[in-house]
Amino acid sequence: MATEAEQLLQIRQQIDTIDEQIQQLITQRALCAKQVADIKTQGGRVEAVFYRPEREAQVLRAVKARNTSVLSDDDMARLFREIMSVCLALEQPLRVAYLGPEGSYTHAAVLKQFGSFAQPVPVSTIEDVFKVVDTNQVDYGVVPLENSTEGAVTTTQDCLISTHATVTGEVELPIHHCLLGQSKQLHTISKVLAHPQALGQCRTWLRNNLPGVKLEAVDSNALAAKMAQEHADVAAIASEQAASLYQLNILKSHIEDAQNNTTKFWVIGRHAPTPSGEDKTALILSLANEAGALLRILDSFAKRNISMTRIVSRPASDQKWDYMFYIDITGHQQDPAVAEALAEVQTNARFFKLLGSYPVSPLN
Ligand SMILES: O=C(O)C(=O)C[C@]1(C(=O)O)C=C[C@@H](O)C=C1
Repeated sequence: MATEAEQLLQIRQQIDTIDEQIQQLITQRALCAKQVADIKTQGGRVEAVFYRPEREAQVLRAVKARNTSVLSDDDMARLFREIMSVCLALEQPLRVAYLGPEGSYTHAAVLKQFGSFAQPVPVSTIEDVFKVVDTNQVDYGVVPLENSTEGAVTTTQDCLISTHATVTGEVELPIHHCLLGQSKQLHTISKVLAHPQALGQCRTWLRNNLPGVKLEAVDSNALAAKMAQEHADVAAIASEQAASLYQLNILKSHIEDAQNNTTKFWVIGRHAPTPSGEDKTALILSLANEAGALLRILDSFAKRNISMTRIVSRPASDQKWDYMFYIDITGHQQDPAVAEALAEVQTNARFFKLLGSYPVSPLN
């Protein structure tokens, strides 16, 4: 019987051989990515599009479909997410704006979607994310769209109406909030800071555990954490990562009222993805205030067997009691049935804006 040391030596030799093979294969893959970049810039093309979300979705879906290993489909996909991230960085390091500061949930969404080789660019507000994308200061932007507890993020909804950017992807992130502060005791807290969405997501916990404590809305949860560094009696609602980043204590974790609390983010950019095989299309419209107007829109999709995955209404800014409808459907705008339905919807709508078609996210 081999000793423990002998057994370990043998298996570690196997690991060394496998690592060498993996390394060679990653090198070969990176060289292919470089060739892809050369092809994309052939003839001195200035506006080459390096990041291809539809191709990335296809690669990750294929990884998950053929996975039979001891690793879960999602973990395997995450490893390949990183490999593609470093390959893309060889072609072009992507600058991705997000609602900062560092350590915000939107920052986590950027890393999930683009991997750790992208260059995250923090900006102060959701409006600024749209602005820097619209003015070509970054390649992409990530904005929170909707939370499973609190509903649509209204600033994002409003910015979508006027932006020139197109929606290029979606990211879902489970959100677990912590109460952070310099203190370790709840009774020393006189004020809690957070983004309004987070205050809403923790409403019951705050009422039960910090009754009478002042609640104050700020631009982001990570900013709240940053501000809590300055006052001993101030606490912030933010992520576990923000606690270590801003050197704060976790007074209480999992303070969200719904345990499956999830936020959906959208990626916005200037280059529309082509069909990936499993896509969604997003649009905004408003309707004349007349009988059957919404029914006609729904029918354009239903009769072509197109599912609506989301419909949200928001008051229009220019006209009292008029509404904008934010609709997501399955399929890509280049699919003939979707193109036909969209053309019909457009003729029945008072205002119509196509926000874009994007791949359904393969990352859970
Ligand atoms: O296939 C491409 O167009 C590539 O650029 C290669 C690659 C990859 O590493 O697989 C890298 C970046 C793109 O976003 C998609 C895929």
